[in-house]
Amino acid sequence: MPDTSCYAQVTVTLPLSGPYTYIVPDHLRAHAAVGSRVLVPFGRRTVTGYITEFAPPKKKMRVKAILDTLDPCPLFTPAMVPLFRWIADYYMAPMGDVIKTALPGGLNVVDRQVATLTDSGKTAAADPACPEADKELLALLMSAPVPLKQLIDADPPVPRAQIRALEEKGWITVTRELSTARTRAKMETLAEAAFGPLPQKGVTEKRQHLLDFLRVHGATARADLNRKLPSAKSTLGPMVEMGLVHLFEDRVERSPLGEEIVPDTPPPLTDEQQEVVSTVSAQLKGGYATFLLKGVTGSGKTEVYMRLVEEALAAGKTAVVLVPEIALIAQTDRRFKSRFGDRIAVLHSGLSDGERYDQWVKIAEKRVSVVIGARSAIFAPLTDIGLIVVDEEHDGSYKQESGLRYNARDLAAVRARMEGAVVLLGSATPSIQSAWNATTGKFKEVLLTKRVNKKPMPEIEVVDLKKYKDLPGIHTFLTPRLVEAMTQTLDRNEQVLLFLNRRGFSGAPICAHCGEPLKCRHCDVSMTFHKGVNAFRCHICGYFEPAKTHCRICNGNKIKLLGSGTEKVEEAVKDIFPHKTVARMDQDTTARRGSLLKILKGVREKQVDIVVGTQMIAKGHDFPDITLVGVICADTALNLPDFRAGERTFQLLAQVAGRAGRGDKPGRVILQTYVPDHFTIGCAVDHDADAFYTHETGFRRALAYPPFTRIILIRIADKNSQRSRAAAQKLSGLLWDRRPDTGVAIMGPAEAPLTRAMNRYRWQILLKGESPSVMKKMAADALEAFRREGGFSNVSVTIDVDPYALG
Ligand SMILES: Nc1ncnc2c1ncn2[C@@H]1O[C@H](COP(=O)(O)OP(=O)(O)OP(=O)(O)O)[C@@H](O)[C@H]1O
Ligand SMILES: [Zn+2]
Repeated sequence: MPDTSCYAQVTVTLPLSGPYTYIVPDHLRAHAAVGSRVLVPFGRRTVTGYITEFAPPKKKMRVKAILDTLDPCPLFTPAMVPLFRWIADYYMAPMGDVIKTALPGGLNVVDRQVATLTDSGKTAAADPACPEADKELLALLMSAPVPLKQLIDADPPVPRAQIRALEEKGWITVTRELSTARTRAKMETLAEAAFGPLPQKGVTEKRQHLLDFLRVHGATARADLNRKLPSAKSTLGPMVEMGLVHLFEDRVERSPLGEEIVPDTPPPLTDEQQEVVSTVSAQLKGGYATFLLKGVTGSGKTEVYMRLVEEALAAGKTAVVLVPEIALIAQTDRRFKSRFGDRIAVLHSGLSDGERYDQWVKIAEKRVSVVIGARSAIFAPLTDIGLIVVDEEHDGSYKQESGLRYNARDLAAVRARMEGAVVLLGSATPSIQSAWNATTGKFKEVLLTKRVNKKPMPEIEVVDLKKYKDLPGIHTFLTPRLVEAMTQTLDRNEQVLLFLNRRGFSGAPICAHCGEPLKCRHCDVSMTFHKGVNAFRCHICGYFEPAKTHCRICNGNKIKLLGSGTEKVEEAVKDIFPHKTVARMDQDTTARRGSLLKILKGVREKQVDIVVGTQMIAKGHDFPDITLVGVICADTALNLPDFRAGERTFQLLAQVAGRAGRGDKPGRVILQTYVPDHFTIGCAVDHDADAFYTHETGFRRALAYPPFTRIILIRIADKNSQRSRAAAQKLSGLLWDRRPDTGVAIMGPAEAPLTRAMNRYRWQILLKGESPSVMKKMAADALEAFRREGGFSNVSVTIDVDPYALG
């Protein structure tokens, strides 16, 4: 029988089908396993790939050998291969893309082409007869070789034909080299005290210090040693020579910033918590099931998660805890670390590539048994998963909105089913989808109906903003009612949270002369004025214009800053309460590493009196001294052209209201809105999630929207508006040809709500039906025909299965 282990099936991270067969050379046998990252020759190139299986080629063929393995251990488990296959099929994506999305960033080693100037090129550049265009290109290469991609992507681009022509003339050479961006384990030199008796001679006091230090702290990286014990710089060398200290190379871990952790003692559970823990933990031995934990804000869901994680660990299993926002990971991470110490790894976008890689390897090497992280942590390479918790399961950030558009909450159930684990979805405001799954019995429902502190839910007072719209300046958004409540709260030395889901200073700048909005040059949206950087910014593409700008329509130079964002609120609050400390928490103030932790710490330790923030602060946080929550404008998202606008608004309001009164003191909420009679606002004010659910499901059923149907959104985008429209119509026609007998509804093509983004004109087609597989087949067939059509080769078409946002 032939030895199959010498053939590996390798999926390369290029948008191709595959996998491809390679031979595992003898010297790599010990390192090659399913999940190993390897370097392979591919055509004329060298690329990264992953071993997904050991099997000989299907037919007789010449097979190349793997060049190298790249990591100390495999980066995913064999059990994850079927998960990747499921994702590739469900989201209609190449396997290579799936693996690339699943693994931490920065792992791809792909070679690239670089152009280098030759000696005759140098001579040519100095020749007056050399054509101007060629001279320019040669000048670019004068100081160093340049990647070809950089030349082709330049503005204006260098034509490929020109590059080829210069190569033929011998003025430049084009070669391949491995890209330098590669994340691997970090190696460092460590110092360690040697065993054996001390010689009497030559051991000065400083040298004795060094020995003592190393005996106490064990092996220490040289860089750390120099920092902690400055004299080591001079003593280390001689000590090594004397054989008293020896140096060796080893892997070191890059560990993320964190706070000092104080261990906690678990509190006795409330009766409700106990019941939930018992019900779910009984299932830990029974294999796959999904539970939906509906627990009002402040009911102690996190404590329930911790107990269940403990149960899973006690049963010899591992656990994953998904948290939506990176702002929340800091808090959850801290609470879990207090309980579980260093048995935890964290994964989120706030880590550097190196740190994330080290966390990943730590998980893969089974050195931790709990993983806390944002959506991509659903791909953590744990074995023996017993429990997957999805906190705030309704949250939109579980859906990845670029590249592979997966939903981590949905994948939690898929992975758990494959690996026999239990899923616990938790929320005070479950998604309509999950609540419906509980209604139909697909999920099991567990409840926490009361707050841990036994206090009632905070009282919500509605303020009608229409009544204040003619007040001067800041009082249109900081109404007298709100200011009064703030004063009372601050006088009692308690904290205030103000919520507005819009960052920047002004979100609606308009020309004071002609009244036209100031829009982005590349996108069909208003610019936002940011006072902090004194400039206008586009929140879609990042385009930036200095404060001194002109109206594009009438060239007027006076721009009125209408519409308020968190920066404007912050400024107004500082004006009214000059002696209070105000912190702002939004994407702009938390971009710098460590700044988020600092703000949260300030609020927790009461150095901050008033915190102004976007949705970042609206959910999940537990600050016992916040007793007043002010919602600056409740209806910012209510009228978006999206069938989930009501659902999202209700969830956000209920969540932010839930931040008030979590400690011993009762909380209150002032909710400002232009539509006080809107049903969604009314449900939020009454804390009535059930009423909202009943109303919303009625509406969804009537209009045949999810959860009663499934949706696939096809997005078409192109730089040319005519071509974009024509492509959308063509594709739509191809879909209609395939529609008969499928029962699938085709809506559109229509211009996307955001008609232009990053200079691309956007169209969309919506498929609605009962069966995703029928719709996907239709879409795939139509797309294939569309690609064969010709004329649209550069038009971008993306398919979003179960879209979250329809924009
Ligand atoms: N059994 C208990 N005894 C005492 N305190 C508890 C208990 N369970 C939880 N707590 C505390 O109650 C507070 C609220 O709990 P937690 O933050 O877990 O609520 P939550 O349900 O997650 O709320 P939200 O949905 O608003 O995020 C926390 O400070 C937590 O430490
Ligand atoms: Zn833009």
